[in-house]
Amino acid sequence: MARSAGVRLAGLGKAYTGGPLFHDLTLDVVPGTVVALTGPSGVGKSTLLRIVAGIEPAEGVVQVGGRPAGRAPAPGMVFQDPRLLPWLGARANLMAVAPGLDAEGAEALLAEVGLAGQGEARPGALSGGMQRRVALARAMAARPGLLLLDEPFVSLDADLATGMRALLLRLIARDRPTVLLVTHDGIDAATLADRIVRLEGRPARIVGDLVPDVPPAARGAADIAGIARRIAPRDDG
Ligand SMILES: Nc1ncnc2c1ncn2[C@@H]1O[C@H](COP(=O)(O)OP(=O)(O)OP(=O)(O)O)[C@@H](O)[C@H]1O
Repeated sequence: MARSAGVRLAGLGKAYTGGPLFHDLTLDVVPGTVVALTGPSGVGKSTLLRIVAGIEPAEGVVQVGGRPAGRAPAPGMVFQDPRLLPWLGARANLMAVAPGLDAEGAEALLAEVGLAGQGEARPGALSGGMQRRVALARAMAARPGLLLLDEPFVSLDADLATGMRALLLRLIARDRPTVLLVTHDGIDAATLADRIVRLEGRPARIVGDLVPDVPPAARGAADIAGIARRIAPRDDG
């Protein structure tokens, strides 16, 4: 298992046509903590994850585990779209990113995301929700020091999303990766995150930064509902 990798962004700058998305943004993520990134559509949350992954160039300091992003060990990633290799079965998709993982280990991980016995199934034969679960299992397969999750539960029904949050909490407790979680869902953030950061504006600024008193593993339903209320943007009613 990789050591938890902290994330350091300092003086971050990024511009597309239409003006700067980020200008002189600073964010430090303590190793082994889960930080939820929230904010309106288009504020730059997904772009920020790609920058941290080292697959999107940006100005300023972008470090993962003290090394420039892109030269750090590959993070585990779940994008909004599952991006599985269509010619490989679910099990082989996991093994392709985790050289140390054998077939038995891959099947065990698939079983953890509720896909026991689906190891041979290719992505095209799986529903969208099942593909997202394979993508989550794949992100955990190499037991990375950093997990980047972009709306990982967005297409799942409510029961499945609840199950997946519980699973993710267990996996995080076991491996202690640093996690950056982009989500529109207050319940995702309130269930999983040690810290909830809200971005707004263009260029994006940090307008909210909450560290709830109760850690995720100890939160009950009332704590989660209370945190979700506190982080709900006022204009959402
Ligand atoms: N490759 C690109 N080229 C040009 N503009 C881009 C590119 N990628 C993103 N953008 C723009 O950057 C802005 C931020 O996009 P991004 O997807 O990071 O936002 P987001 O906060 O993740 O939104 P959502 O919550 O809707 O996914 C948007 O205005 C988007 O159109």
